[in-house]
Amino acid sequence: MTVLECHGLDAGYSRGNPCVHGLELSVDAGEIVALLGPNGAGKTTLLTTLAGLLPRLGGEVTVAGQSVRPGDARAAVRAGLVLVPDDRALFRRLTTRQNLHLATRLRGRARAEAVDNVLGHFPSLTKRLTVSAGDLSGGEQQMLAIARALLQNPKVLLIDELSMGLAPIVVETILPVLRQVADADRTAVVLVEQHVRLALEIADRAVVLVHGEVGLEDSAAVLSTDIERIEEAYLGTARA
Ligand SMILES: Nc1ncnc2c1ncn2[C@@H]1O[C@H](COP(=O)(O)OP(=O)(O)OP(=O)(O)O)[C@@H](O)[C@H]1O
Repeated sequence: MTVLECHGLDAGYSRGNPCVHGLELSVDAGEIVALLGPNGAGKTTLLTTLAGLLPRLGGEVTVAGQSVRPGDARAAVRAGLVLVPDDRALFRRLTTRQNLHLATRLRGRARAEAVDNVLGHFPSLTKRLTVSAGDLSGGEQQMLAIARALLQNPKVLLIDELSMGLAPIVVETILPVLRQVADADRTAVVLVEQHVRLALEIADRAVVLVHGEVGLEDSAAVLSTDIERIEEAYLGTARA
């Protein structure tokens, strides 16, 4: 079942010169799409626009068939589009627990259950609940950022540069959790990730954005046996 649909989406910083243009993208419930592409291709711009943090320059976005109001971050979250930004945007002086509590409107037992539920995906964070977010390791901070996003009940989790500042071994422990979340909760995931091979291991499909347009799109299983096709797409010499 399609959960996210972008139709003719234009995004960017000036109306006359959108850096993402006419994007057609649909993502199924439980599907992980690796959004790849060279620097400046428009990946961050696309995710930020989907999250309503940038005004949309054109086109339509629907989640579960409902049109999402452009340029309205609250409306995006209500619709189920939740962004984990590349800087993770944690409250660094607040503890892990406080960061999690701030992500939900629930209170009391319902909140405790929801927090326990997401911590089930990140057991190592349960020992770090009283530590300030700023004192967590980079990997723990990324786990907290994802856990916080999950508390907002995403239908579509948008993750920008998951591996930013992290050692590949840490990325290798976090990526399988996304697969778990997608499989268990049928959450769709759009993942921007520099480690192409690692991303393809857990993704269902890869979409390569080049100069704001889809330069290549195929199943992750197929592309992982032919990484050169991705490299060619980056260079703008893609084979069909
Ligand atoms: N705040 C901004 N104002 C104007 N132009 C911007 C702004 N942020 C990014 N751009 C431009 O928009 C285009 C797309 O950038 P974007 O950051 O979305 O690419 P990206 O694919 O995420 O690349 P990267 O991996 O380098 O972050 C680039 O040409 C970039 O220079």
